[in-house]
Amino acid sequence: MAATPRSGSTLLCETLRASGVAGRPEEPFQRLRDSGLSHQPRDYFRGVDDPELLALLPERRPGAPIDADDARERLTRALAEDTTANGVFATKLMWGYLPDFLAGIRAITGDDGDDLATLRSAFGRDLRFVQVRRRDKVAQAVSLWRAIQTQQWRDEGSTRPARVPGPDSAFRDAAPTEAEPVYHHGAIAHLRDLLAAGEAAWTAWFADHGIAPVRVVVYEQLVPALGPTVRELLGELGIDDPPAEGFDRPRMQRQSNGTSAAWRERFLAEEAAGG
Ligand SMILES: Nc1ncnc2c1ncn2[C@@H]1O[C@H](COP(=O)(O)OS(=O)(=O)O)[C@@H](OP(=O)(O)O)[C@H]1O
Ligand SMILES: OC[C@H]1O[C@H](O[C@H]2O[C@H](CO)[C@@H](O)[C@H](O)[C@H]2O)[C@H](O)[C@@H](O)[C@@H]1O
Repeated sequence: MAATPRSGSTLLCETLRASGVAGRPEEPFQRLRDSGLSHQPRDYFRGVDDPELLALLPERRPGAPIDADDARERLTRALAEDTTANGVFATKLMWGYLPDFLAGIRAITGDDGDDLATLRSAFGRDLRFVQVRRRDKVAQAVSLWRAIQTQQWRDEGSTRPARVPGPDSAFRDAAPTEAEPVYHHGAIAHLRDLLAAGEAAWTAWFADHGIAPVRVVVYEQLVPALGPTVRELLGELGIDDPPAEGFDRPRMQRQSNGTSAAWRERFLAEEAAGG
């Protein structure tokens, strides 16, 4: 699954996972080469020097660089844990760390082929790509700006609090916070551009590698038609085992709220007025 942050990818991944026949798409490769950690708040703002914005974000922890042993161990574990009984393996990759993931694989294999060859050697099978995109880039950026500040990346409903994946997630690096997120026009503008660039980069990468994704899933179309979309996608992927009963009820809840909508409106009004 080729995604950018806050594109609705977890809703899609969790529904595919619940089918029981489409692998277990998690995000085990979400790590940056220099830190060995997933994106920290300031990683989204490289090159930004606005002190007022940076003051809203914690200092970056240095971590430790990924080495070949570590990359090999993580790949082996992902292949074992994220494959369903029918042999389907699935995973999610965000554009923002694809180069770091590929570098880790090349460190294991010594391979210097192109990106697609490197992915094939990592996963050892025919690859099918699904792209997830979200049309409303301002809403997507507002969602990301809120998640960066709160570290609340998912809401699984009343049975579990709004928080990130459980303790088995070795790639979980930051705890959710109760702090109220703060509106910042420059932050949202920067993230809007970053997300648009990431989505465009995936599209260009597919074209450069002669790949037609099996489907481009659009968030705004997925939400009102989750079951039918995922059923069609299973067919398009050539997975004809029957999915688990009731797999297509949404396991994730929408996180945006009135504040998100107000921030979106305020941002658009400020843009219209000249930023
Ligand atoms: N059931 C349901 N209905 C509608 N919207 C939903 C649902 N589940 C998740 N979401 C929304 O998906 C957004 C998170 O996207 P991702 O899962 O790609 O984010 S992440 O980067 O992987 O954390 C994030 O968007 P915002 O609501 O705008 O914050 C989630 O709320
Ligand atoms: O730790 C920061 C990162 O967290 C997000 O990813 C995590 O939450 C996602 C939504 O629940 C989940 O799909 C993913 O597997 C988790 O690792 C976010 O996607 C990252 O951009 C962020 O840096």
